[in-house]
Amino acid sequence: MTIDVRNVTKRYGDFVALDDINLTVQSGALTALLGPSGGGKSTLLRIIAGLDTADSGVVSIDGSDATKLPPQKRNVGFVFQHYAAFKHMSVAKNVAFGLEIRKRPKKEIKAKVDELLALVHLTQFADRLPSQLSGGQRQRMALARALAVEPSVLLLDEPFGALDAKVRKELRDWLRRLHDEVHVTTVFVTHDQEEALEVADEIVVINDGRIEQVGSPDQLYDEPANDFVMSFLGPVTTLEGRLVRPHDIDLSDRSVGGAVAGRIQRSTRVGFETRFEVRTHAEDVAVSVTGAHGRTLRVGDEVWLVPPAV
Ligand SMILES: Nc1ncnc2c1ncn2[C@@H]1O[C@H](COP(=O)(O)OP(=O)(O)OP(=O)(O)O)[C@@H](O)[C@H]1O
Repeated sequence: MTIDVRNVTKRYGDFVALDDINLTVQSGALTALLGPSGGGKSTLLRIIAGLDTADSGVVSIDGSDATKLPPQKRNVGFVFQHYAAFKHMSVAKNVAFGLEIRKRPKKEIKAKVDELLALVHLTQFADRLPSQLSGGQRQRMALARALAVEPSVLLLDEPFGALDAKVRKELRDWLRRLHDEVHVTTVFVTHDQEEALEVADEIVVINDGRIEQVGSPDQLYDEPANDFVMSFLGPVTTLEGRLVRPHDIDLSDRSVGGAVAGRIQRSTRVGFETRFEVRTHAEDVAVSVTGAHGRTLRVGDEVWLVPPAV
């Protein structure tokens, strides 16, 4: 199910939260809306869900105009960061809820709930209450519940935001695998570039109510459209006034053509990588070197920095 957003603008008073947004979300893809806090990601997701209305513009889902449809008529499932489960109902009942209000036959509901609980690895917790689950398990239950009604689009607003780093990592790997099995068109909001790079097929970088760039993780990382995208998607440093990635600079212990001389100020070993801060005539430059080469260099050494080719 393709999602098409055309010329969508949203204002709150004088403040422009979304400024003439145009975006096509490919059918079956896992798409991340990535950007700094306040950039407009959640507003865009809410407008796609029908939880908020745009001041102008059109949202189409699977080719038909959904701009004026209420959320329940859009066939979208959503999960938010602070997901509210029905506390008095078991995990299985929570997952079954959407099917029960749709008055599906009992047998069908049971089969669907069993299938979904297996998919999210919660079969053994079917009879527990939500309060007896961990945060990560609760988020998986929320996803199972959203998937129960077979939405054509799944919208996730920072679904793992409130969890600790390790559980987040597990859940994002799991979401990727789940998506590979189910292939429902999924859009998720995140401000975590690593999460977007690891999980998404396509990333939409949103800042200040505008789309900065849309592309695959590789495209955004290797060919950022501008300095904002480049600095948002990974570490950057400045060499001779140019924004570059620290690992794209070559570090030499002798003078070579085109290199800039400097002296090592700091050196930090992070596993396989050594990070240096090198003071040149003009600036402090971050350089990272992998492997043995980095370990032979010391603070105070004179080095030459070779900028990456343009
Ligand atoms: N109901 C509202 N009334 C007024 N301003 C709002 C309202 N909702 C959002 N905004 C403003 O619109 C801007 C975009 O908000 P939005 O929640 O979409 O950002 P976001 O990119 O999702 O940020 P975060 O990552 O912090 O959730 C923010 O500056 C926010 O303050």
